[in-house]
Amino acid sequence: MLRHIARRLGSLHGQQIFNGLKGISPDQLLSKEIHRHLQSSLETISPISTTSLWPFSSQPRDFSQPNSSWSPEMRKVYDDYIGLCDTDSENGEKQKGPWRKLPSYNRSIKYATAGIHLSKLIQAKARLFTRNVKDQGATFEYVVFVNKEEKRCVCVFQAGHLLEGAPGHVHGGAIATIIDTVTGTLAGFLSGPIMTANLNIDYRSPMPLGSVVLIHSALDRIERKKTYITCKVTSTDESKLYTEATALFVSIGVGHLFGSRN
Ligand SMILES: CCCCCCCCCCCCCCCC(=O)SCCNC(=O)CCNC(=O)[C@H](O)C(C)(C)COP(=O)(O)OP(=O)(O)OC[C@H]1O[C@@H](n2cnc3c(N)ncnc32)[C@H](O)[C@@H]1OP(=O)(O)O
Repeated sequence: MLRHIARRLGSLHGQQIFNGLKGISPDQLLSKEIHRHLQSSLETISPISTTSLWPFSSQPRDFSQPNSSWSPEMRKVYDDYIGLCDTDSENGEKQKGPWRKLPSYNRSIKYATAGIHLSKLIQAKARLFTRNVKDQGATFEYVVFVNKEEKRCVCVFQAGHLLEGAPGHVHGGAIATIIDTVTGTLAGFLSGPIMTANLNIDYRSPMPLGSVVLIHSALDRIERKKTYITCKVTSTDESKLYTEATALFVSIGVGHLFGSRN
């Protein structure tokens, strides 16, 4: 079974992994392959198109594209940031912008890394927590823009009606989730595979359901395996502060997800 998967992974990447299997255990092989997937995804975070060996279509959906549940305010801020991303000029040349929109899938291993076989092997039913409700606008509507030069990102977040905590307001756990996601995305973008080690949150003002807010995350510092991120959640005009947070992410080897301490 593992050899079969290895052979398919090899052909997915145009490499004869299977031929080079002698002397390498399947565990080592998968670990190397997973590592490569994670590294490349976190460096580029872009969909990788490969020839699917699966007979059914598995076209990834980028959940961070505008949809009909987005309020005019959400759409306006999105458009403003898109205007700061790379654009095609009239003569067909690419003009570099300081910001880049990151895509967002509901199956990160499968779509962000093209790990179609790994995603089946690890957990076929797994879905990203923030992207697992089909009803558009009901939970987390968000899009992340990253500024590599300035080592920071901004997430435009619209909080849906299923995220209620205090009546009419967003649940603190939902706010923690989106902060973890955004700060984790930035840490992963800058440092490669990471896990959250510590998240400190100060809730400064209640956030009404349906609000559109900005989640500003910035690199504080990197010390050895530790990436420290700061975060502020504000209204879109930045006049109101909802939440502040700091987060620590620790770089992991891929074996960490399979119980290894290395
Ligand atoms: C996958 C494909 C992606 C594709 C694209 C995806 C796009 C979609 C993006 C979504 C983004 C979501 C982001 C959510 C990310 C999670 O929510 S992860 C889930 C929640 N986190 C966990 O479950 C982590 C559980 N904890 C652990 O696994 C381990 O404790 C940790 C955190 C990895 C640390 O491992 P460790 O072996 O203890 O680390 P160790 O090497 O001993 O320590 C390293 C350093 O960190 C320090 N440290 C460790 N823990 C702590 C702590 N809690 N406090 C302070 N310092 C600490 C140590 O003291 C040490 O410091 P120095 O000695 O270097 O000064």
